[in-house]
Amino acid sequence: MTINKIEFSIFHFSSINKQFSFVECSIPKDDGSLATFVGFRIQHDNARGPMKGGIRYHPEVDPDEVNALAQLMTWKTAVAAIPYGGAKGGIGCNPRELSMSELERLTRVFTQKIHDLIGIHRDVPAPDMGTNSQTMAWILDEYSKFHGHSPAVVTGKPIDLGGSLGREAATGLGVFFATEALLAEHGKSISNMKFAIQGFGNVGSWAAKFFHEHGGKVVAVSDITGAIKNPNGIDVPALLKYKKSNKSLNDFQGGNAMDLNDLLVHECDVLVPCALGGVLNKENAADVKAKFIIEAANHPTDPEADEILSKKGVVILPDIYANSGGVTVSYFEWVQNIQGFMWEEEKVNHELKRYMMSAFKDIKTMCQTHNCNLRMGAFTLGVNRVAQATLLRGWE
Ligand SMILES: NC(=O)C1=CN([C@@H]2O[C@H](COP(=O)(O)OP(=O)(O)OC[C@H]3O[C@@H](n4cnc5c(N)ncnc54)[C@H](OP(=O)(O)O)[C@@H]3O)[C@@H](O)[C@H]2O)C=CC1
Ligand SMILES: O=C(O)CCC(=O)C(=O)O
Repeated sequence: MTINKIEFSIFHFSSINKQFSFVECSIPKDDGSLATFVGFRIQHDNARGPMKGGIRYHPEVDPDEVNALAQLMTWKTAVAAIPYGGAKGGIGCNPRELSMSELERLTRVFTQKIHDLIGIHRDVPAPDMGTNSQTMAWILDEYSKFHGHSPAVVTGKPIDLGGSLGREAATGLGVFFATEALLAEHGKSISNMKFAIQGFGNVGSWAAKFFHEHGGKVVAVSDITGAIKNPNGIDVPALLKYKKSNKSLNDFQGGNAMDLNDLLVHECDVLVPCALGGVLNKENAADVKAKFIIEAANHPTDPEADEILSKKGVVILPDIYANSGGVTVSYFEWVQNIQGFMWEEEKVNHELKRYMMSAFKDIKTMCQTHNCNLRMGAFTLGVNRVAQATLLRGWE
């Protein structure tokens, strides 16, 4: 494939250890027309190590959102006790409307613009919404043209290019371990609990699979095309197969269709948002039926909803812990690439469980020490660890 090198502009501004980069990415579309997209990489903090965070392809990606997500990564890597800082990136585009070859050209042009900003010991991207292991393979290939073969420059790669066994499932598996730990604190288990899951992409589909395999009843699921419900529990393996071949949940026979927006207020014990940010807000928070919310998505609950839900007694497991399984296994992938020694999947999953349990214990200790909820406990833990590294470096 020929990649047309097209003129570009790049704009950076930075504070002490923070850098915002906006790049213009122009590509020829399959029909010969030219399309221009804006890409971002926002690096928030590197006190604890190289910056780390996903790259999102979504029409609503904007600098404020990417900045907020980059900050979340700083606290998340600290809560997970992995030696990274935080960053996030994205391109304002609708990946559903681009062909594979257009996505490849866009990813390669974006990489040409940011290759000097990322690096094995500087900033290590990974998949997020709208991107996947194929996107990482293109970034790796393009980056390697400038810097030589560098598998550790991205994580979430295909296994054949140095990806880690278990990374694909890791965020969903981490969500499962986190939910198990939280429910155990409340004298409950996954078995027979009713789950409603918003989003059936990487995170949502794996989380649903693990809940189902452990006896949980997945009573409602949605994707961007629609939502389905079944009070007796959806046959998750059948739904996974259906979604793979139809790219949509619509017309799945093992449940009844329902309005997309009703998923979040559907009757269930555990609500698991696995799609966009800000979906729980003052418009719907009072109507949420779940007793537990597991923030598998980043920032699904806005501050007003957080207050309403807390007053209702809903227990919220915060994103910077609940979805940290993905970045934790990304860390294992990076370690394997640097060591040049690949782990077995059993070891990856065993270590993931150990890290998730250890972080949960540390958050609970913070909650007890400061008499606060899980979100405040997790943020206090993360911010303290970053502050300590910042002080030790002599930056403050
Ligand atoms: N991937 C990872 O390792 C990690 C992801 N996260 C977070 O998890 C969330 C999901 O990411 P990921 O699974 O990777 O992304 P994917 O792109 O794989 O999946 C996103 C899912 O959300 C669905 N969706 C989009 N808009 C809506 C909507 N309005 N209503 C219902 N469903 C919707 C999509 O539908 P459709 O399938 O029809 O496109 C898709 O099923 C994001 O917030 C991300 O930041 C956090 C940590 C790590
Ligand atoms: O795996 C990673 O490095 C980053 C994952 C991510 O973007 C996230 O946790 O939000």
